[in-house]
Amino acid sequence: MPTPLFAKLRLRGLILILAIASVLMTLGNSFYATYQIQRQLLITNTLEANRVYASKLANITDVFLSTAQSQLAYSASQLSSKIDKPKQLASEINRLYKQSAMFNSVVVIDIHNKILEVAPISLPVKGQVVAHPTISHLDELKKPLITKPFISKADNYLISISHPIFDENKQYQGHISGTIYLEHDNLLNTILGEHYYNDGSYLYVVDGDKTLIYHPDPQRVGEKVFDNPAIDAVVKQHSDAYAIKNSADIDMLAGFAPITRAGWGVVSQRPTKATLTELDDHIWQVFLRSIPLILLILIAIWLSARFISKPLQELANQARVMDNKDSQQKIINIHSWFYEAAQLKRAILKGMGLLHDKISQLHTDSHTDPMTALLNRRGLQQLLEQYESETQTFSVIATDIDFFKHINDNYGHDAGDNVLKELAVLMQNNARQQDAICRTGGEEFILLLPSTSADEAFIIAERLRNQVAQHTMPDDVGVVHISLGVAYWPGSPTSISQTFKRADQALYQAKRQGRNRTIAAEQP
Ligand SMILES: Nc1nc2c(ncn2[C@@H]2O[C@H](COP(=O)(O)OP(=O)(O)OP(=O)(O)O)[C@@H](O)[C@H]2O)c(=O)[nH]1
Repeated sequence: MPTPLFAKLRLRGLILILAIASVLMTLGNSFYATYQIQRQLLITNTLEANRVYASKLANITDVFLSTAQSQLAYSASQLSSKIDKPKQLASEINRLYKQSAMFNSVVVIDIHNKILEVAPISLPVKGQVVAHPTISHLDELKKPLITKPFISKADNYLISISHPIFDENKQYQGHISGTIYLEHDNLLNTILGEHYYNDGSYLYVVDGDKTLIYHPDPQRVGEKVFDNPAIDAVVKQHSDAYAIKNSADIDMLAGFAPITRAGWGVVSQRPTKATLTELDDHIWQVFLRSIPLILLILIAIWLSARFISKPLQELANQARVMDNKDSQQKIINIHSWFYEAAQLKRAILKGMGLLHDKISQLHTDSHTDPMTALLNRRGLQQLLEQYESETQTFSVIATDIDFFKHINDNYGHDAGDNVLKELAVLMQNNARQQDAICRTGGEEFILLLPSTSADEAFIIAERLRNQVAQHTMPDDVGVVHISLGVAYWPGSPTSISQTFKRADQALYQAKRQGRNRTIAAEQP
């Protein structure tokens, strides 16, 4: 019958598979859990860092705007009642333009929206009337104002920070306005742009209409951004941090904070991938560093699997070749150090013992006469083969009960059996340890006397005959006699069968000569 596939699996292999699978699964699980926890932590920290950073930039920008407004307010106070004095106007706005370095240009505009003075002077807008595109009512200019982005007469995309100018009677005379060109270098751009990193992190500023007024990519300044949850929230003046997708569909971790003074918002963001790349490297480093320990664990598992499976494997190997002569000793020598192996070993040895007993019982039965417990013909044959192979000389005494038929006839078959048993006992008592006694037929017996000459055998035969003649048989049978024929086997060249024939002939001679006697066969 073919062995099932699974039956070929060894315990050691199974233990190894189980243990290695457990170790790998545990390790995999640990790495996965660590990765997930670290990932979440990193994302949370990055979001918070971006929010704090956006908040800081928003504050700085707020301070910048506040300072710009203060500077304009100061200039406006200096120009009170001097709106019609061009020299003083020009002097003050030049001072402001150069000293503050906050603005790309500074202008003074009267109540008719006419530009009275401009700094730098190179700007060709003096005397022009400007209709302010982001102002719905001129009254808005009567108070400090930060405009929405717009394109100026000189074709610059800018925001304007203005402050009204009043005369001594608090009459509105016009306003002073500092502009910040959104697509040019200026102090605001420097403040925001200095924080541009190489790992893909960047920040941008939107106004209240979700229009980009600062972006590291100048091309995008002026672009209106839709469907961005961070921008949606920051224009509502919220400060928070979200994981979002940017306009290029890249996952970003964005923190944002409002610039309340202007209604703008700062968004600082870092690509999620850039954040997690560090973690991937980190986990990979942890894995590489744990390889030696993992290898040690695997070696330990392999040795343990060997150690645990060894007794069972050895028992299985021996059980497979149990017909081997040394099997029993080899099984005894197996070190069964744990309970199951010890019990298995005990059971195998017990089974082997029982088997040996049974086999030896069968061997004995097949070589023994059941009634007398003497050797039968097969037993005799085996012994003779041994003597022949060892060239063991011996004498043979062929024995037969005289007139045994009469005993059966007169006392019954059972009494006859008892006579046979009694005679077997007499023969055993009369024999030496090395002698063999066989019952070869009904009332026929053979005695084999190793290393015994014909003369000695004759004496032994006679002694037996006399003992039998003096013995009283049971069941009222009384005295019986036996006749005996003796022959000697001197080893080769005479055959054993010839020797037996001569012993038989001597026995028949004894019968013919009147029974109850011993005849020694002539030596050939
Ligand atoms: N009780 C009993 N009788 C047996 C057994 N085997 C053989 N016999 C009997 O032994 C008798 C042998 O008789 P014979 O061969 O004529 O020999 P004998 O009567 O002993 O005569 P001689 O050998 O010439 O002296 C027979 O009657 C067999 O039936 C046995 O196991 N038990």
